[in-house]
Amino acid sequence: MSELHPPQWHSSEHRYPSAHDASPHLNAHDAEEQADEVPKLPPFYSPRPIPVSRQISELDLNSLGISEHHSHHAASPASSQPTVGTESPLPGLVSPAFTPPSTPGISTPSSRVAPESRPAKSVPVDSTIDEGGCGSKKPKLLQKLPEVNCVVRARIPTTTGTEMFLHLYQNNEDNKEHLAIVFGDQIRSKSLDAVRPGETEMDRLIRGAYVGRLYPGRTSSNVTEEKLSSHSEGPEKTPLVRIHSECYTGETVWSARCDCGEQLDEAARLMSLPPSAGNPTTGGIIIYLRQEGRGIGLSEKLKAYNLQDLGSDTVEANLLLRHPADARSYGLATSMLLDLGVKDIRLLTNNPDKVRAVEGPNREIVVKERVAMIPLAWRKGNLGGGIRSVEIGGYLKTKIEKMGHMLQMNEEG
Ligand SMILES: Nc1nc2c(ncn2[C@@H]2O[C@H](COP(=O)(O)OP(=O)(O)OP(=O)(O)O)[C@@H](O)[C@H]2O)c(=O)[nH]1
Repeated sequence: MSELHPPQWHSSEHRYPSAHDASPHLNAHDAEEQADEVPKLPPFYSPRPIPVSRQISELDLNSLGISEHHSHHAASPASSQPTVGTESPLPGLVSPAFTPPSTPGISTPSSRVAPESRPAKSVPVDSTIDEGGCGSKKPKLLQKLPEVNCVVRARIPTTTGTEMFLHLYQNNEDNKEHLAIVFGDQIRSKSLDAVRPGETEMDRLIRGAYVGRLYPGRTSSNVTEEKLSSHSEGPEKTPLVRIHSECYTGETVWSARCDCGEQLDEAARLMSLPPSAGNPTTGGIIIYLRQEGRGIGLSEKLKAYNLQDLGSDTVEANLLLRHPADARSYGLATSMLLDLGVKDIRLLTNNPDKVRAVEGPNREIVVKERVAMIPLAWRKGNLGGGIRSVEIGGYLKTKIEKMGHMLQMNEEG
């Protein structure tokens, strides 16, 4: 077997230059300039703050149709970075060895969102009529819902102090591990709780099929027939649900091309709120589907990004790559919600296709209300920060104009 040699990245050819490397013949000013130059990085090196070739200017925002009112927090022409939030520049991207507190994907709700109980806008929905609040497009649905099986569940204490239960599902349609992120302890999976032939109590505890909490020395999963039947009725109230499609770029590598990371955080924040007058239910479910890049996968999505930099919008880029504008389906989400004992839901989305699609071929699920997802940067007083960049402006504009998303460019939350 051939031995693998680590790349010689400490050699002078690859080493990341620092200000200390400045030639002794350079004066301090030259040395500083040299340090500011964009270094030639070895391919595996963690990204450093990158100069953005396109600056956000009033002109750019106007051309995207974003009003001056919305653009007053945008980066000044002098700034070379898109901004996160109102005043602060995008935090420098640093080595994964140091995970910044605001890393998308690991942060849940309030690390990127102000902790105040911002109410969610919600409107009644009736998909059986054209004027029911979810457009008139009827997505093609498969007549038979996929089979799903929750194979394991675990309690996750989050960085905000909220707890959630992560449910991992298998299914008979693809080999991906789709997830249900469940806030609150009222919602249980029927397939997880079902007793498996030959399993021991310890097996049940290990796969998360227990009631209450685990503690050192616990030996019983304590799921009686009686408890199972009461669980199968599901939660009493209409839970808040988000159906979220995977976005590695927006949730993990700090992309300001889309607001996916922000939406995931905001959904978790809303599901962590205590009950109040404006918030009738506590808890909720995020169905996290592995449909990266609207179903085209990460490699094709990255090609689409390059086409976008060449001038296409997000829909055109997909079509140029011979993919549909949106290649996703939601049958798995319907099956997972049914497994979690849910029938009526309040759905967090602006996407009309999602409303009808998640209801299933025979309205197995009913969306009673739609809760709008208004970008944080568009919210009144901009309390929660939010992402701003030319790219995200274009991304949202295309969703509204070409994909029928129920959001207005000047809408305020
Ligand atoms: N092909 C492609 N996919 C993208 C691009 N930007 C983001 N995405 C994907 O778009 C999807 C976003 O999905 P969701 O967060 O479920 O949101 P949505 O369907 O747009 O609608 P909402 O529920 O209103 O947020 C994710 O799968 C992302 O990976 C892009 O430029 N091109």
